[in-house]
Amino acid sequence: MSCEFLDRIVTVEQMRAIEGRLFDAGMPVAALMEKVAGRIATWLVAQFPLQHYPRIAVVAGLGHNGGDALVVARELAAQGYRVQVCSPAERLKPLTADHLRFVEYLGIPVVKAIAGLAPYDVLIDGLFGFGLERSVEGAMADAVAAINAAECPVVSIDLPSGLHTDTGQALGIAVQATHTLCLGLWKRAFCQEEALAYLGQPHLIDFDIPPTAIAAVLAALPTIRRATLPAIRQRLPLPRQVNTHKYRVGHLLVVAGSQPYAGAALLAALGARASGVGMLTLAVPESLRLMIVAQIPEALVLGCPETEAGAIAHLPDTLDMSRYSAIACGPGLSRHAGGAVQAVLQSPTPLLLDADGLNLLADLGTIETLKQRQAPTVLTPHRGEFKRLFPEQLENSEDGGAAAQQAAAQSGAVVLLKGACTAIAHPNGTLWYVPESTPALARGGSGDVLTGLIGGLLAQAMASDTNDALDSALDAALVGAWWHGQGARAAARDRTELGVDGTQLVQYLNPVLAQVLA
Ligand SMILES: NC(=O)C1=CN([C@@H]2O[C@H](COP(=O)(O)OP(=O)(O)OC[C@H]3O[C@@H](n4cnc5c(N)ncnc54)[C@H](O)[C@@H]3O)[C@@H](O)[C@H]2O)[C@@H](O)CC1
Ligand SMILES: [K+]
Repeated sequence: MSCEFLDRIVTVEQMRAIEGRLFDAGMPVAALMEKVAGRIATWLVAQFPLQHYPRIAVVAGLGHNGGDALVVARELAAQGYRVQVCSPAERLKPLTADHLRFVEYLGIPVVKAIAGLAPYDVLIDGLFGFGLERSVEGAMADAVAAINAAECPVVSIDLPSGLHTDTGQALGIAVQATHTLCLGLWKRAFCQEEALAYLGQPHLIDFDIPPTAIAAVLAALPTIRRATLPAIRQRLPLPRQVNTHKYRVGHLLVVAGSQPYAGAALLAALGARASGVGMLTLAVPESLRLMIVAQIPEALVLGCPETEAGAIAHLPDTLDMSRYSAIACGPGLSRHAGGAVQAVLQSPTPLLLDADGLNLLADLGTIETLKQRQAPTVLTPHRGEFKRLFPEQLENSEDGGAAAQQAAAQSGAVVLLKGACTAIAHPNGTLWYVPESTPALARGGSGDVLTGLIGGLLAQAMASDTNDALDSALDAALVGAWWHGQGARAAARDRTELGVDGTQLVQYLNPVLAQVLA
């Protein structure tokens, strides 16, 4: 398949519509099942070689997910694996029933309950796919519970059985897979936070869906995509023009810090430094100025008048904000720096607001006025900050992506909702997910690094770009979130999930990018 659609995310309704087009155009259902199951079997043989994993158990349900599983069982048996099948369901769909009959004809053992299986090295879960429509109960729930008690790798076909394809919620009970092989196109469940504990490592099994079929179903809808390396590569400020100079690769102003939260300003500055931005200026309370200069010698550091609590009372009168390519405002400001936030909101400069910048924005109650800004605004809340800014959006659903889309439409800003699967929405409805993250980031300071990193990318994009400014702002947020996640994963690999504090994270940002791009 042409790569352009491989990162699209679809609902069950859209997947059925796409599949329906293939069938209408003449692709036999049984032939498609053969093709898909052949790709699954190839993946399994590569991942679980015969000499190390000779015994395979396959659990097959009544629908076409079960049909896929039975074709996989047949193919693995043909390659020499010792395969056995568990078929706990009644009233199989005709194609699935035919495959079960043929598997029995081949002499592959078939049992009704998982307890009846002989020992196995890998378990394949083909109980339910995207056809699941109600809560899993009775014998099916028992089968799921037995799968979850298995002490070997569990590979789910299409989805962990029991997960709803769109919401990612477990309907009653769901398989906790070690690997999930998503078929054809990413389903929405793969980007829902609730589903992450069930999915294990997700992999896409491409089965050459014609791009025309996908385009016909998705063309009129807002684009929803998963961040993948090819998309990120196109959006990185690399390679630089050979004859560029520091004023052409962005000048970022970071407005951050207060006496109680001095480190937040430093971490944001370190994140900005890693972004490669050409020039970096920091506006901090006067009492933090020398500390920042000592740590970031290349930055220009402006000391601001302070409140009694050590917050920025107001920005220096001489500060001309229109000189900067972008402003990143918020980390460590405390709740006493409302004047600074008001000033950056009124500036004509592209702006990222985070942390206390968002809390102060919520205090000001001016979400709607963001639409009047001349330049793009990027908001980077975590769930708590998001709920303060957009109290209605997360009320009825836990779907972070949909909430971010609504918030972006309401505010006219790019909204990046941080989480285990960060969602980034453009006011026009375009939505990206960054699913590669790590719980190592659940730690104070991670967000400050992200603010600086995205701020630096935003400044570079604004200094160089001829694209639409709001599109470029979304790209900066996307690249920053992806890069931050990759850095944290690399740090966690070397140092465990407990060893990724903000300063460590910063150390990994540039090396990981070099590694991933190589
Ligand atoms: N996406 C595609 O284009 C393709 C899909 N295929 C497979 O087909 C699957 C979808 O097949 P189906 O539509 O047959 O659906 P499933 O195989 O997911 O099974 C759903 C069946 O179980 C019943 N059911 C739903 N919820 C139940 C519950 N809680 N308890 C008991 N029964 C329940 C439904 O009535 C339906 O018959 C995909 O997940 C995938 O594995 C592949 O074979 C071919 C290509
Ligand atoms: K499944």
